[in-house]
Amino acid sequence: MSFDTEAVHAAREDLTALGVHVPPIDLSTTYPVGDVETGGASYENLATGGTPTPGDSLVYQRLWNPTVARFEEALARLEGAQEAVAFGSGMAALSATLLATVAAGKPHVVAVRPLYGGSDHVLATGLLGTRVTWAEPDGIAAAIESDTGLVIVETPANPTLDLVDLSAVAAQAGDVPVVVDNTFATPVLQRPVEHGATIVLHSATKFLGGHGDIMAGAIATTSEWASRIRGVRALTGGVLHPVAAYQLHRGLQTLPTRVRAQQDNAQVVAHWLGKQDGVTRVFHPSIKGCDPAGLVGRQMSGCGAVLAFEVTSFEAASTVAQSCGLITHAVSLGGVDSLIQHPASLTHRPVAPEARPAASVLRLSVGLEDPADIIADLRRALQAARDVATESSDSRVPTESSVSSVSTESRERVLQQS
Ligand code: MET
Repeated sequence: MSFDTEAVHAAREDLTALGVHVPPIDLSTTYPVGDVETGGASYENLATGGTPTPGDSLVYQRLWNPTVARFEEALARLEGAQEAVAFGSGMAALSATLLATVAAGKPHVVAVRPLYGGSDHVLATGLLGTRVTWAEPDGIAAAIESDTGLVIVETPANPTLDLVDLSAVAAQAGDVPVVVDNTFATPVLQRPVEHGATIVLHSATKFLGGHGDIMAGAIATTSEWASRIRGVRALTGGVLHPVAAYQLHRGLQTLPTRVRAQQDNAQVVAHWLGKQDGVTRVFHPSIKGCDPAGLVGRQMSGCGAVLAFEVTSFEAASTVAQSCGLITHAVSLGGVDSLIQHPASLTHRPVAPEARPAASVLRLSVGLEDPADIIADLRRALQAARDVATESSDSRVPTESSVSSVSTESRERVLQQS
């Protein structure tokens, strides 16, 4: 069955037999256990990461929920993985994975930067008992130690869309499982399992949900890892709410269409940005030089809908972000509406200075709006940044009248546009 058909139908095959057209939402927090002995056996099975066998009570929502399980099954199929495990956020999904390797006595992690700032932060602090070695993609093998439990990469990476060759990473990692954050690409554009990854991580808040109204995370992986990670989830409680799982499962139906349409828009915007005064660099796999290893077409079927761009200074970047109107100035990405944010101040604020994105870089998640409208908004914002730059260079010239007139005019323009 094709990917697009799976997206619409996966984990819905039993609905007609149930006499319904959309999945039921099971909101039970607890489940009748029948007799004490079988209830206890069900508890034992689920609390240690098992899946319910026929006749099992589901015991408690923290251990298992059928609505969540439906979304998990659908996502696993789209990722080409054996199973998936869903969480209340992407960070909860990453945390459970890290705790699972710590619990297995392998707390050392080799990670390639850039990663999402929150992922970088949790690794850098060692908060969950891991120890990290940062490596370049070709230095992974050399960084592996006897207690290395995971190799972690993100491709395309947040925020500058750096691409990592997953087959090369898997070859370097050898027996060590590779975790790939696939949030930016989604399984529509990239299925890391096909390139040697063992664990695929998602912030499902982004493209999978797609509408900015669900906070969620997910892991797609082997049955063995899924069981270990479910065991951690059962114990630590980072579960996904069943209503959010329902919304995510629905979101998967339009995921291929949304991602491809947003990607088309992103390509138009990326190429337009590349020609603008005051934009010194554009980061998007469709831009010359951004895919040196030729991974688009080999590892990814497209370039994705997130891009980043560099302007002339921090002041210019902050003016652009604050001057956008149609495009919301906010973190997050992957929704149907465009968002812009300044990674060094927000998503990547906790990253060590040497690895933090430059202060002149902005990240833009391109939505489903008409690209002409997105471009018009960016054009106004870039003009506002140029006006501010002119104003501050003019303010160094001591001609009182010219300074005050330029400054008032441009300030008014910025205010009108914000
Ligand atoms: N992962 C989100 C992003 O990259 C989260 C934001 S920072 C709190 O935008």
